[in-house]
Amino acid sequence: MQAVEIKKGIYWVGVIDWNLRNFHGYQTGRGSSYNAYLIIDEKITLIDTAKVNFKDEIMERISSIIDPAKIDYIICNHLEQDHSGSIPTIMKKCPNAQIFTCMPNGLKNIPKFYGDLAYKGVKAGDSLSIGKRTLQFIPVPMLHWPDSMFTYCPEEKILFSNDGFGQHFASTERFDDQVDFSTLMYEAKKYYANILMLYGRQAKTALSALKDIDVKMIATGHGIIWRSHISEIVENYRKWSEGETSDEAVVVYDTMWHSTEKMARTITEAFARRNIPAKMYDLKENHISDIITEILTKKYLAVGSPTINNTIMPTVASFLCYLRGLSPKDKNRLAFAFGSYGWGGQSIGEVEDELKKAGFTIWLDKIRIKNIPSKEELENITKLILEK
Ligand SMILES: Cc1cc2nc3c(=O)[nH]c(=O)nc-3n(C[C@H](O)[C@H](O)[C@H](O)COP(=O)(O)O)c2cc1C
Repeated sequence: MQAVEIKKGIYWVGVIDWNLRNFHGYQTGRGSSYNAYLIIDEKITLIDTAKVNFKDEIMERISSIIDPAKIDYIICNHLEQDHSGSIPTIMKKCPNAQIFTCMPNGLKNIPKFYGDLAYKGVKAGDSLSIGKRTLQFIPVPMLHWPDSMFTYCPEEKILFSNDGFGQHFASTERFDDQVDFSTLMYEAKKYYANILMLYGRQAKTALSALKDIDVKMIATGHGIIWRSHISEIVENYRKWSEGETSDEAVVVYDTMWHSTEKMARTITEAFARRNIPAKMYDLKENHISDIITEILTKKYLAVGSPTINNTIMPTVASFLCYLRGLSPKDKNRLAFAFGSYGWGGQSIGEVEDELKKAGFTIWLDKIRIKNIPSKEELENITKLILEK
């Protein structure tokens, strides 16, 4: 396991998690990486670490450059265990190293993770000289936990961004100009949608902090390092954090006997007839983390559930729970509920209530059809959408 030099004297010493397919419910079809960076200067500095189950791999990569006992400083940009989990293993080799974490939340919480070690809190505007280079700390609270921060090296113009601008993307290549661009940007979008969509305000604040610094490389905590497409990823973060949507629709549903599915097809076709491109997703066949990625940039959402046992289908309930958590609560997003039922038909109203709780504006009153939809009932749905 070798380190990869990303700039003279600065090495990627991270871990590639080829087989990761589920990251707390987010389906990670392309695996991931936990990126750590070693800076060789008067003070040898490690920026972030890796999940504890990969502690041997990170130690090997560090050892390919220096004896880990020589590490002076460890910067913990984020406490979550995928970035900090190998701290105890590394600290056993370099017990005198100092760990830097964001104030107040990193400093307050890190002992609960790793016990009594040499921690030092840093805040906005603080900087640390490591020899020829300086590290400046930029707190970015809630991007993605209260302790999250960026670390910027002005001499190298590198931003160590941790979760910001990251992607779950396993690759032996380290840079954005070495991998397929559209795949990379899709994974960056999927990451933003599934991890950061609810923190648009905080993402905007983080972007404004970057306006005053010159960044030539964004060394992320997951996936690929940005060096050739920095303006594109920063522009997309601006759009995503401001909730920019296109006039497109996402139709999400589950069905037991295809009645709700017939409604979903009719709705999808009706959108298309209104020149609103639409995509339809059966929750049995599609993962909620892929659907949420579509929803991030689309203005319209229709959600359908038949009634089962006086309520919503569990797949739809799970999707709505995920949506409510991640939703940026942006009133410009438009939604409606639909579904088939046999007698009570409670599910459709419940879906509508959940869409309201997720912050959507109800665009059409809920559409309820008893049993199998007739031709006339389906035509009425089309009319409703075309005439709205
Ligand atoms: C297991 C089961 C439970 C159901 N429970 C209810 C119910 O509590 N209330 C109701 O209105 N309809 C209930 N129904 C009827 C369905 O909602 C109805 O058949 C509907 O048309 C199914 O739509 P679908 O074809 O999209 O699955 C139930 C159906 C099944 C199979």
